[in-house]
Amino acid sequence: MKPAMENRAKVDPLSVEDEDLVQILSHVVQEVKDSVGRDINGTYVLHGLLNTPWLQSLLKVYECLQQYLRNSATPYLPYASGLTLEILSDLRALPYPSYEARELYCLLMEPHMQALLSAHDVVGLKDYEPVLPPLPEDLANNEEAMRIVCMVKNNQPLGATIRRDEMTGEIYVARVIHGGLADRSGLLHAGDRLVEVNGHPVFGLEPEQIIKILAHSHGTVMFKVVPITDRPINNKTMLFVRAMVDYNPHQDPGIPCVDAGMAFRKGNLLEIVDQTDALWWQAKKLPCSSTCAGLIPSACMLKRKLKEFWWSQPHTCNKILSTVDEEDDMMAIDVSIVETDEEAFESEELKEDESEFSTSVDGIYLAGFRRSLRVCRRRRAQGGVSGLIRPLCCSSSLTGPYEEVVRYQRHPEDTHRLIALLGPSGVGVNELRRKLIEINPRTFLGPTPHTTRPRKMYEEPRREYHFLSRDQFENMVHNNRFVEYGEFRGHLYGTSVDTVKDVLAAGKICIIDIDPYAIASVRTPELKAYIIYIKPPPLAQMKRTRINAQVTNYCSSRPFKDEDFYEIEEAGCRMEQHYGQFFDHVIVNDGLQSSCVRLMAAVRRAQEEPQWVPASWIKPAEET
Ligand SMILES: Nc1ncnc2c1ncn2[C@@H]1O[C@H](COP(=O)(O)OP(=O)(O)OP(=O)(O)O)[C@@H](O)[C@H]1O
Repeated sequence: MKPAMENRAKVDPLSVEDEDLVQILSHVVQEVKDSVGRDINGTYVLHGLLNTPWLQSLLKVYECLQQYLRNSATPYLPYASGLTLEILSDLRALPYPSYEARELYCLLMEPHMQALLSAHDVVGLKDYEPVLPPLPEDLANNEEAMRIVCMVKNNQPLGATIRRDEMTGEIYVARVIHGGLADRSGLLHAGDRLVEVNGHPVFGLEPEQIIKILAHSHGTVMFKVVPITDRPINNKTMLFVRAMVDYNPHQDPGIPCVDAGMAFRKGNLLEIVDQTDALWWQAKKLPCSSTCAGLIPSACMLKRKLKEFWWSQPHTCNKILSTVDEEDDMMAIDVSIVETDEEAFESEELKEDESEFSTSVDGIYLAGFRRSLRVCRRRRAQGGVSGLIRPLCCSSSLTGPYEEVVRYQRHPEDTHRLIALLGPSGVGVNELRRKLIEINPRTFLGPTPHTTRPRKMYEEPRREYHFLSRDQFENMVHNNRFVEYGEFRGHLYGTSVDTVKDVLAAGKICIIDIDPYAIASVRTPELKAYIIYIKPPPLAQMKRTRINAQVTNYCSSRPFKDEDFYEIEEAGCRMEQHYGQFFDHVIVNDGLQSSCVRLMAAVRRAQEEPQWVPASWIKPAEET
């Protein structure tokens, strides 16, 4: 340690500020390191301490501040305005002023120039603090520290709410809205006791009376407050959530201040900026256009409201909050049509034309477009299936009223995100999926489905279907190995998680179409599905664009009828209403070509650009 002591002795303590502290520290670290080698007690600890990044950063900050103090700008003249006045009077005294003298005179007489020089003097003399009168000497010991807050009212609200303590009659600032006028002033805080507003004592007044005083005051508003001593700290920052329900403060009698409330729709992304109140959070809607936050119920409060609402209603949720628990008639189709077509389908199925289904592009077979799989889906939606069918799951049971989300950017070496298309039957989900795969079969692929139906002569195992026994299929069902499955006419059909993973593992973008009930199976950390909703265009446009299109009705094709369009529109509305919160992207399927182009662009963005995903997909396993 001796050399270090010597080094330290050489440093003049008065000039430490001017020395390069980091340099000194590195000398000390070197000395301590040498001492560690010589095993001197305590040097390990000291060595560790001196090497800590925070100490190094602190010293760097210190040095920067010193440098700033040394190099900070100083005024060239302390009294530029005074000098200007002298010059002006000299110029005025000139009997025959030259052109330059006249120009200088005009320049210095300019109000802007005078204001600039005066500002220069104020800054130069650091003369911007108000001169406070001396404190009276006879202050009582128990005198409360008051703060006088002046705010200039513009068109914005003040951004603070007040409450009355019913026991004492005192008025308190209940809440300061994040980003509002009061918050930006930094002078008013929740818990501050209000003593006067514009000179009116407020003790014992009703909050409404105080609001009236505020409403009638123009320009500057002056508050006299006793500041809160222990301010609660909002330590939970950077929380982003996706709303899973709709909320309207104007229809919520429980909100403390309707005007401060913020309405949101399911699927909206919210940044929670303040969670100090366990019941009412403050949030901003993303993308954010306003600086001011709004009041929303906290997660536990909203859960409670949902429960209360659920019990108070005969299972309709469209007033204050709409939930998604009612979905039993989703995608229902006309039972009579199904029953009449069923027999026909039985015989037609046997006549399935190989060419219709054995589509292949570039030698790659396009699996998963078989009619029986899709028909089985319609049957399931209609509720006419039996046996193993997984019950439709309620989307609100998948998550709470808010789902925490984070920004996720897929690493180029990671497998692609699964692309799941969703839309009302007949809107063109299959057509778009087929087109995408046909255009670029080396990039996009669908998984080969599984079935328990017997293989037909022209079919090859693992090409049209993976053929399984019923036992094998049921075993997979019980092990949750299916993204979705269903039963039709005694045969089971399904898409397994493993076939999807196989496509992804082969480096391709797996593109599937799903029913709403399969949303939970694909929104998983391993598949990270990006859900694209294929939305029907407005009726007139739908009719116009489908003039030459055929609707596939189980065993036959026919032109679209008006009823088909109404059905698609209605089913689409219900799907959006119930599942809109899960849509990552929406494509209106108007023109086929343009929809396809937009779909391709959306898929590219999903793979290459940062997206909001559930935080549970990204957090380490132990945290989820
Ligand atoms: N944008 C479009 N313009 C014109 N015709 C379209 C468009 N999109 C789809 N179609 C046609 O509409 C019909 C139904 O499309 P598709 O079979 O893809 O519907 P779907 O949503 O997959 O429904 P399902 O699952 O019941 O078959 C097809 O004949 C298809 O060619």
